[in-house]
Amino acid sequence: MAQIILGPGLSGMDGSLHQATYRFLAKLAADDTAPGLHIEPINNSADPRARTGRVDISNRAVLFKLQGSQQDASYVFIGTFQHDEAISIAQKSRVNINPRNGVAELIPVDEQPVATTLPATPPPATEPPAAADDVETSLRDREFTVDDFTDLGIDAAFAEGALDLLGSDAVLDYAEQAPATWQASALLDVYTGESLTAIREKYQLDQPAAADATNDDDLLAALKHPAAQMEFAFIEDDIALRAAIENPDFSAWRIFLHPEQRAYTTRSYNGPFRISGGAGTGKTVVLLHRARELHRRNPEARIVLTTFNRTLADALKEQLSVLDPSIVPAAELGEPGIYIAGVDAIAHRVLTSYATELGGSDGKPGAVAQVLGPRTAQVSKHTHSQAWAIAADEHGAGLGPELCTPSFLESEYATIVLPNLVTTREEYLKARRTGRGVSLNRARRNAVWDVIEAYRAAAAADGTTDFEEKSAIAAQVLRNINGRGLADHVLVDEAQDLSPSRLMLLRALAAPGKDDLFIAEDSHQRIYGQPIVLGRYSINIVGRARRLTLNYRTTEQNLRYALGILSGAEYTDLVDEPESTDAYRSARRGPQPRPVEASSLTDEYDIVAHTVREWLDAKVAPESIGLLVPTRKEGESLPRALGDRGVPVAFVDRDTAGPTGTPQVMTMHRAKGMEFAKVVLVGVGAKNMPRTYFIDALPEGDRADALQRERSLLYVAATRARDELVVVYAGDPSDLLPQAVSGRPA
Ligand SMILES: Nc1ncnc2c1ncn2[C@@H]1O[C@H](COP(=O)(O)OP(=O)(O)OP(=O)(O)O)[C@@H](O)[C@H]1O
Repeated sequence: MAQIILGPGLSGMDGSLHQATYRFLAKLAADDTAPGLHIEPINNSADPRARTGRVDISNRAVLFKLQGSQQDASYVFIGTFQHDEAISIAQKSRVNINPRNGVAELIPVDEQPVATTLPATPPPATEPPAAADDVETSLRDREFTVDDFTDLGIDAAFAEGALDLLGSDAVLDYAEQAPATWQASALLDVYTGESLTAIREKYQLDQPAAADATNDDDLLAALKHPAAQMEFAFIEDDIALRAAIENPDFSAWRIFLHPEQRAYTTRSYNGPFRISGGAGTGKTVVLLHRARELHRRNPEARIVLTTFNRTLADALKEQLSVLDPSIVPAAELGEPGIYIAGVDAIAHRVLTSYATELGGSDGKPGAVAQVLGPRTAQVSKHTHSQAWAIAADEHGAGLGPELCTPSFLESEYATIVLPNLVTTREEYLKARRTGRGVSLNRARRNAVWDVIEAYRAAAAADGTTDFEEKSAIAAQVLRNINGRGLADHVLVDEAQDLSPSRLMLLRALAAPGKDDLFIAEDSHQRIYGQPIVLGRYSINIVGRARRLTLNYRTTEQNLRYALGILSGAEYTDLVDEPESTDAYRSARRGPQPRPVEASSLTDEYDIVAHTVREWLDAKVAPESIGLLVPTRKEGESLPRALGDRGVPVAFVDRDTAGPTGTPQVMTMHRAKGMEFAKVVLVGVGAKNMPRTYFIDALPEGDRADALQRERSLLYVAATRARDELVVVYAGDPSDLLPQAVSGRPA
C-alpha cells in the first residue's frame, strides 16, 4: 500500500475533477505499479521526485514520490491539472525543508529557499476601511523588521512585502500569496498582535533543522511537522481519501489541523486542562480529535465526550462519525470506548445504575439525603416547571417582590445551596455566597430558606427532583463510591454554560489524574446561568489553560462585527481572569454584515422574505440558511409570516433536528454550537433586545449579568454565519449591536 499525502493544491481543485482524482489516488494507494496509472518522472524537473500520473484522458496528477527507507513509497499529491500545465508545474516545483525550522514546504522552482527568494508582489498600501479599523499602523511602524520574520523561517521577500501594508483587508489579501499556509497564518498572528515568542511556540518553530531536503526520510519527517500539517495530510484509509477529495472544504477540519489544535489533540496534561477561544475557533474540532486520539492510544480507556444538552451531544456523535466512521461509540457509561451524551443524560445514567446508593443503608444517609436532606430516595421523576413559582407564591411573603421570583430562587439554589450540600437552615445561614450579585442579610436568608424548604418538601412528597438536583445527587453518588470513577477521560464542550452541580458531576466522573478533564469553553458565549469559577468545584486548572484565536467559521468581516457586540462589556473566564478577544482573527473574507432597518413588523417580514428568496434563487442550499430570533414566540410566528410571502421556512424546536430542504428558523439559544452559510438575525430592534421585560423583573444585583448574557446571546447568534450575515430590526437597532450604517436590500 502506498501512502498518500494530500498537499496544498487540494482545496483549489476544479470540482469536475474530484471523482476521477479520487479513483486515481485510490488506485495509486492500493498498488502504485498498477497499469493505467502512468506514474512518470519528468524530464528536467527541479525535483527528481516529481511525477505525473494519468487521471483521465486530458488531466494529470502532479505528485512527488518519496521512497526513503520505507518498504512502500509515499506520494505527495499536489493537484490535478490539464496535461501540459501538469508537466510544467511538476517541472517547476520542489518539496523543500525550511532550513530555519524543519517545516516541509512546496516551493515554485524559480524561487529559492528562505531569504533569497524573488520578491512576492505586495499589493499597494491601502487605506484602512473606515468602519472596521480605528487607527491602522503598518508592521514597519510597529518596528518589525524582515529579520523578525526570517528568524521564524518566514520567507524574506514575503516578509518585506508585508511590512508596509495597512488594514486587515490588505494583510488578508497579501497572506494569500504566502509561500506556505503556516507562513500566512503566522503573518496574521503578528498583525493581530501576538508576540514572536508566542508564534514560535504555537507553530513549534524552534527545532534546529539538521535535515537534508534531498533525503526522503528527512522530508517525510518534515512533512509531519505540525506547521507542515496545515497543508500536508497523511491519509489513513480510503474513507478519509474519498471524503477529503470529494468535499475538500467540508472535510478540511478532519485532516488539516492548526499546529495549536494538533497540540491540544495529542498532548498529555497532569490534571484538568481548559481550552478557551472565540466562537468558531475549532474547540469542538479539538475535542473530537482528542477523543479519537485517546481512544486510539488505549482502546480500553473509558472516554466521555459531553456537552450542555442533547441536541449538541447528538451533533458531537454525528461529527465523530464523520471524523472516523470506524469508531462505534460506547453503548454504556463506564464501558471502554467513547461515550457521548449531554450532562443531564449522564446524571440520569448514574442515578439509574446506582439506585442502591441513593437511599443509604446501615443508618448512614445515602446520596439523596446528603444533597437534599431526609426524604424519599425516589428521584427519577422530574419536578414540574411551576414548582419554584408555587413555592415562592405560597411561602415567599418575607422576601419582598424583587427576590420572590423563580429565576432568583432557582439560581440561588443552583449556585449556593446544591454545590455546598446545604440541607438545613443553619447551614444556609452560614453558607458563603461568593459570586452572587444580590447580597442577603440574615432575615432575607431566612426568608429564602423558607421557600427552599417548601420547594424541597413538595418535591419530596411527589418523589421528584429537578435537573440540578439530579446532577448534584449523581455527583454525590460517585464521590461516595470513591473508586476509579466511571471514566478515565472526560472531555467537555460548552462548559461556560454548565451549572455548578453539572461541573461537580463531571469532576466526580473521572478519578483525578493524568488527562482526567479537558474543558472547552468560551465565556463570551455564556447564555445560561451564572458566571462560573472552576476552582470552586474542585476543578483546578493551575496554569493548564490555553486559548485558540484563529476563527475557521466566520469571515473577518462578520468576526469584527460580532466582536463589536462584545466591546461594550467586561468578561471574566472560568478561572476568574479577564477574558480577552485580542488576537481573534479569521483568514477568510466576505461581504460586510448588512444591518437593515425596517419601518414596521410587516416591513421586517418583507425584508426577511426578500433576503431569503434572493439566496434561494442564487442556489444557496436551503438548510444552510438560518433565521435566528430572540424568542420562541417570534420563532413560531416567522414561518407563517414568510409562508404568506411565498418563502417556506421551518421552526426548529429545542430537541428536534432541522429538516433538510428548508431554511431553518430557531431561537438564538437553540442556535448555540451550530453554523449556517447565511444568517439573518431577525427582530433585533431596540424594543426586542435586550429583553428588558425579563431583565427588569430581576433583582437589581442580577441585572448586569442578565444584560451581559443578552449581549452574549447576540454574539452567539452573529457568529453562526459562515459567509453572510444580515441583521434586521424594526425601528431603532438594539443598543447591543455595533454602530453601523443600515442599508436596505436592493
Ligand atoms: N483546522 C481546521 N480546518 C478547517 N476547518 C476547521 C478547522 N478547525 C475548525 N474548523 C471549522 O470551523 C468551524 C468551527 O469549528 P468548531 O465548531 O469546532 O468551533 P468552536 O470553537 O467549537 O465554535 P463555537 O464556540 O461557536 O461552537 C467548523 O465548521 C469546523 O469544521
